Amino acid sequence: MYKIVFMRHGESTWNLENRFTGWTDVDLTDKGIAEAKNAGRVLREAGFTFDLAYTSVLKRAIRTLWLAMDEMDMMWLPVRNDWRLNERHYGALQGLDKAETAAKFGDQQVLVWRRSYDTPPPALEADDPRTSFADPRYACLPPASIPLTECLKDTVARVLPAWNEEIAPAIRAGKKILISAHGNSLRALIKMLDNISDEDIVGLNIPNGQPLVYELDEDLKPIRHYYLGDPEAIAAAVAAVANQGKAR
Ligand SMILES: O=C(O)[C@@H](CO)OP(=O)(O)O
Repeated sequence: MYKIVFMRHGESTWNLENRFTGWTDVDLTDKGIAEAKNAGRVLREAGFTFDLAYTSVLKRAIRTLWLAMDEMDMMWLPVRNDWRLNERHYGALQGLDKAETAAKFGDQQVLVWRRSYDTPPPALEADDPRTSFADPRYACLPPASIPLTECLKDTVARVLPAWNEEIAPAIRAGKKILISAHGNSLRALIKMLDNISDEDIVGLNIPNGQPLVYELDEDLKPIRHYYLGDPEAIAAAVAAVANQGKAR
């Protein structure tokens, strides 16, 4: 049996401001820093150790990983930064207030943009200053691979090769892995692992800073999964994420 731990970053400044974030590189709030440290403490207290960590190229996930590693006294852990674990690109919604967008377009439309499998948010124009074409962290990519928007299906299409080419072989080689990523890149991974239908994935929300353990069989099929930490606090955090896209 293998174990892998997934962790969404702690609260970011745009989580706090309730803005669509996507590939915007915002940092953690003080609460997010505390959540990341707490995730490390919970992992340490539950006796988890790791050989390797993966994260995105966005600082909210990177810093969450650093803080958790520090709390576990595992700053030495090798870390692979992979853009394919980035948050789903939120297109022209990036920077907009989620509740204001829901008031303008309706809760249902915002739910479709936030959670549907194959309907992307409106795309950025190619000359929009919010595009990532000039960002040096993506200089290794052909421009066609740099999204202007993404639905979850598009995120699955980039997360899956990262899993198949990098993460799954490392698990099979016996590495104990911690992944610090984002709400929607983790939804993409979990959809694939648990074979969740396109309809049911709409209802899956991932809370900030809560370690999620997956136990996998020899074929890397999930046996069971569970959050570490207080179940009531986790349920409240999941509900809070779901409610972020509703008009006030
Ligand atoms: O804004 C975002 O990029 C994501 C994660 O914070 O939000 P949502 O939960 O609305 O998909």
